[in-house]
Amino acid sequence: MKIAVLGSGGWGTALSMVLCDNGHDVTLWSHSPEKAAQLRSSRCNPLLPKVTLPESLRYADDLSCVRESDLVVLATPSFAVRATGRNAAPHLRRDTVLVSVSKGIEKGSNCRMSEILVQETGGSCKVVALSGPSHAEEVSVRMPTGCVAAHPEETVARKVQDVFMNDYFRIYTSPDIVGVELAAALKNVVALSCGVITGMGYGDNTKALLMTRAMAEMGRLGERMGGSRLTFAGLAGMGDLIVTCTSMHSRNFRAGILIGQGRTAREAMDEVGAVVEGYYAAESVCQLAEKVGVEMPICRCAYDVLYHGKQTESVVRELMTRAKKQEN
Ligand SMILES: NC(=O)c1ccc[n+]([C@@H]2O[C@H](COP(=O)([O-])OP(=O)(O)OC[C@H]3O[C@@H](n4cnc5c(N)ncnc54)[C@H](O)[C@@H]3O)[C@@H](O)[C@H]2O)c1
Ligand SMILES: O=P(O)(O)OC[C@H](O)CO
Repeated sequence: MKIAVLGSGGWGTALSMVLCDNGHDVTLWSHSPEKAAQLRSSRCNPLLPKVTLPESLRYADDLSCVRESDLVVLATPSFAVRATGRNAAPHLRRDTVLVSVSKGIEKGSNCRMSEILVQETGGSCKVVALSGPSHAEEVSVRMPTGCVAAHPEETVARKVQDVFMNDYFRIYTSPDIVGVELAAALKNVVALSCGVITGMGYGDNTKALLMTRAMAEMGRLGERMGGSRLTFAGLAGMGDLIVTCTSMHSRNFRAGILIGQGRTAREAMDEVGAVVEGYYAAESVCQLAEKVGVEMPICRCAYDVLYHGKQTESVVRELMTRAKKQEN
């Protein structure tokens, strides 16, 4: 199959390697000519220093590279998905399947990534969400990993399953694209929060409390917006929550630790030096929660810390002294 991967950060690069392993004809697009030239000449992405890029991988800096592609993977940070989709759209075939792997919610519109791509392609292409617990650093060295390909039409989700799946990258299908995409965006806000309490010096009890109660609020919002609670218990939900809240590979978790140690959100993101999606998602999540009338105290507190510089100690006290309630 002819495949274009748009976005040459850690994740776009790791997925290009999976697709090359699976025998596809893959082109990796970078948004700057310098980046494409660097990848082509060095066959190394500094974000994944342990791996050499496959000989068969091609590089591009022009979005006309999607022409004639059977499948196009959108792997830019979420803030760049609309512009990338819009600029690629005139070159796309109507039967090209788009695969969104970016984990976020658009600032302002609060759209999910697949909604953006449907809008930008005028609804002509099917858009599948691929998500799950998958650090690029581990996928690129072929560590066993599992993800979910979500689309309401089973045949479309299965097509993506067939393209990506191999003996180290296991793909399940799901009809619940709303749940999968919301889980992907929400877990980043929780991972940031988990980093904050870790940076403050709290231990495993506090982390387990935060993750479990955050899971409850993620499921509440997801269900109210049309997703299934079961999705939140699966790879795209609980799976990704575990991997992001417990790993030093996670940029969200690392940024949170720095904030918990006293840095501002801006200082933490600059120090991490890669996209920290949870920061952007926190604002949208609070707006969505308010709009649909769902209580999300943990995400609200994360927003207050990130956007209003609220003291982390007072936020923890606020959460721990909320009114008594039944668990479920
Ligand atoms: N890294 C992972 O392990 C991983 C795994 C699953 C999903 N994701 C998701 O994939 C998306 C991309 O993450 P990443 O880790 O590859 O990012 P990254 O931080 O490694 O790299 C971001 C890339 O985006 C490029 N970029 C910056 N501005 C751009 C623009 N305006 N248009 C296009 N590209 C631009 C940068 O040059 C850089 O190469 C995110 O939404 C992330 O949540 C990442
Ligand atoms: O590094 P993070 O925090 O963006 O997380 C990467 C992936 O989403 C993990 O599945």
